[in-house]
Amino acid sequence: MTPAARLQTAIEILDAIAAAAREGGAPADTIFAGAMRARRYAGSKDRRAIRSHVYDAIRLVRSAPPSGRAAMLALADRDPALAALFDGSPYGPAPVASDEARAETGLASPALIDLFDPLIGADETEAMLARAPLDLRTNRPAGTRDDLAALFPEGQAIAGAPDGWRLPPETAAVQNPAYAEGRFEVQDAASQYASSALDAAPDMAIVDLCAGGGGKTLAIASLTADRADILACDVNRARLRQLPPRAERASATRIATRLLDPGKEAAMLADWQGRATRVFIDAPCSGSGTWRRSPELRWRLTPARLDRHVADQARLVDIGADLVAPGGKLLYAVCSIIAREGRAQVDEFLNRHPGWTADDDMLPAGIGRAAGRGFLLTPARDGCDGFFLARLTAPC
Ligand SMILES: C[S@@+](CC[C@H](N)C(=O)[O-])C[C@H]1O[C@@H](n2cnc3c(N)ncnc32)[C@H](O)[C@@H]1O
Repeated sequence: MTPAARLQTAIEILDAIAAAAREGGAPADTIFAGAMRARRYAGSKDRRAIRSHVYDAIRLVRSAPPSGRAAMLALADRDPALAALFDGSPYGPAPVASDEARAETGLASPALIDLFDPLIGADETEAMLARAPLDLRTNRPAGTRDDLAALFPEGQAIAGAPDGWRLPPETAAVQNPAYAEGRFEVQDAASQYASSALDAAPDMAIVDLCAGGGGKTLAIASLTADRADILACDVNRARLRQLPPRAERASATRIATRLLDPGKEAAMLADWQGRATRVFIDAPCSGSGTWRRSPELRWRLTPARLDRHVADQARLVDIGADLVAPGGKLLYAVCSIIAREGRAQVDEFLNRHPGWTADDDMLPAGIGRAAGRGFLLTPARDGCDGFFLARLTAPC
């Protein structure tokens, strides 16, 4: 493909990604993979170049653009070599008209930035779109962090995460045989902090209410040396199905899974009411703390979708609270930096549940900032994904 044809292909893929973002369709990676399958004539160099145009444009443009071309023109304004490819050559983009619209650039719309936790300063926004490192977590039963240091000497320890080892972005760590042997997992430091903050220990009875594919469930199993019973739940069958093979690889033997029906979660967990020593709720959210990995998430966030997340979170935290044994703890986590999903959610929970208290000693020294009655982690301050965490203790 010519450089201009690659650029035109990137524009067409961006059209599809923007439409999917508006309509709640497939994620960008899925659309990109499908578009490449449909263009079998594209070689690996073409694919790399197209991918880089697409993701550079997504990072630059702050919300779903009116067209892929408007997004690419915004990128071309900053890159004369790219601008020169709008030359009207066969299969390439048409020349730029004098009055052509550009997509708006920046981190997010001012209305969305207004929703961030008030702790977040303007100096923190750049890191929210910078490339994320690749963080690994030692699987305790199968190894130590020293093993990771020997396997990947180019890495470094992660502050406050005793099992964490940080590598440069895009390191092909999972191709190392030690991954298939279950000696480590790929897991961002924020998820490691969240799992440790649950304060789980051997012999506890633990419910992971929104376990997904089990990233944090496995971290909790590792922290308890596989000596606690963990019930991993989710409403998404495809995600939950990933957990048993992952648990087997990690030699985690005490994780059971339970697929829940939306709206019937409490009834389907009736046997756990008031029995769990720990409940972990990694709630569905805007994902606004993970824009550095999935920048197109900010193209997807609408006021209506945010309202739905906030309502789901409140419902899930109430369902989770009913599972907690007297004196037990509930860890509420969202990979979000939006105050309504974080500190406000916890304030409202504590108003609805007299007798519950928020813990203030849940993170390692130097990690996170107190945000209301929970803690905020951000890429700029903590070097990890943006997260809000709160640990709540039930009355005895
Ligand atoms: C942030 S993800 C969890 C990620 C997971 N904990 C991990 O570490 O990989 C949120 C999960 O909540 C699940 N979810 C959404 N609504 C739910 C509900 N009503 N009950 C249980 N899980 C739900 C989603 O399917 C999704 O897997």
